[in-house]
Amino acid sequence: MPMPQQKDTGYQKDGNFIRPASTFRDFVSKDPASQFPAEKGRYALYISAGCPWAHRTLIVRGLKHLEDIIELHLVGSLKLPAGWKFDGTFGSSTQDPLHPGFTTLRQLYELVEPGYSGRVTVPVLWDKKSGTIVNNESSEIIRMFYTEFDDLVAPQYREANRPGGGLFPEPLRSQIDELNEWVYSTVNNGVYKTGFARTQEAYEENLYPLFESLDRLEAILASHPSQAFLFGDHITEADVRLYTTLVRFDVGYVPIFYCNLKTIRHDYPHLHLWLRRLYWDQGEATAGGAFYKATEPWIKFYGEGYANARQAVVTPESPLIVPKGPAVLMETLKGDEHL
Ligand SMILES: N[C@@H](CCC(=O)N[C@@H](CS)C(=O)NCC(=O)O)C(=O)O
Repeated sequence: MPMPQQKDTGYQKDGNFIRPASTFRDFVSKDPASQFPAEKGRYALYISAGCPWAHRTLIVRGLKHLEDIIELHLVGSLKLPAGWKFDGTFGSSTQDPLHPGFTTLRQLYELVEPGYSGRVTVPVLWDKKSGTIVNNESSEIIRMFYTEFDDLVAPQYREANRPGGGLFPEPLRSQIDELNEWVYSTVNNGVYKTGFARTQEAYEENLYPLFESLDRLEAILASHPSQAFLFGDHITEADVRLYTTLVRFDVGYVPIFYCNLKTIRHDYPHLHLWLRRLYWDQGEATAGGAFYKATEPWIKFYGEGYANARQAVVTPESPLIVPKGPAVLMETLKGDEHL
């Protein structure tokens, strides 16, 4: 069947969603002689609270007690082609607090690179002193946050002194990297590849591997039920990276991205418990509720964000995508349930 004419959003090939690589890849360092040395008040984090990649950085900023060290600025809604706006929505101000008069994040990117032609994405780690973007890749920003600001926080919050050796402990690094790789491709980005697919084939090619990976993650947690987290008794990077996708799953990806074979709350008891523990915990392990504080004010808006995003990508000209779920079309009567 010939593909109907579809508007190119710069993200697709043959109906498949392709996420472009991030552009700014410098690092903050604890070395005072480096280009971007860790200093209190020098760096600002720009995020959208709805974005799962940015959400990682907000959680780790909380887990590492960096609230007084790295300031936070929220953008509002994503309106294409202008991109992220400071428009007073979702907790944002009506202009960039650091650059009065700027009403879009694109203006910040263009300040650094006039005529910037790449994607304008969140999160952004901004250096106020040299007036530039240090990094806009969440997986790298969170790794800087683990260690590079440690000389500025209380000794008990430093990675070396954290129970379990911190968020990315040396002995677990290769295992965490290995898990991150398949979780990124089939789960974190897998939900986008499923939801932004513009052909039925691309949708199904990503839907099934997504649920195979959720089954695999469920089995990991089921294999050590007395340990709360993916790598045992302590929260690691792997938990943070999975959390931001799973907390959006039932409210956004199931109904809007058609990731609807199963739900977390109904079909994955171990993942559901893991998710609720992270969300509700207010104790030391979560620095007094870092997951809750970074999620609760915005969870009610996730649906709206994804509905807008999908409509911009899967346009009315796109072929019809037929959702495949739920996996079980009618559940049987259980136990003493009867007419
Ligand atoms: N690889 C990046 C991805 C960031 C990303 O794609 N952010 C989305 C929001 S969830 C964005 O800003 N999209 C705007 C656009 O592409 O125009 C990261 O992990 O930091």
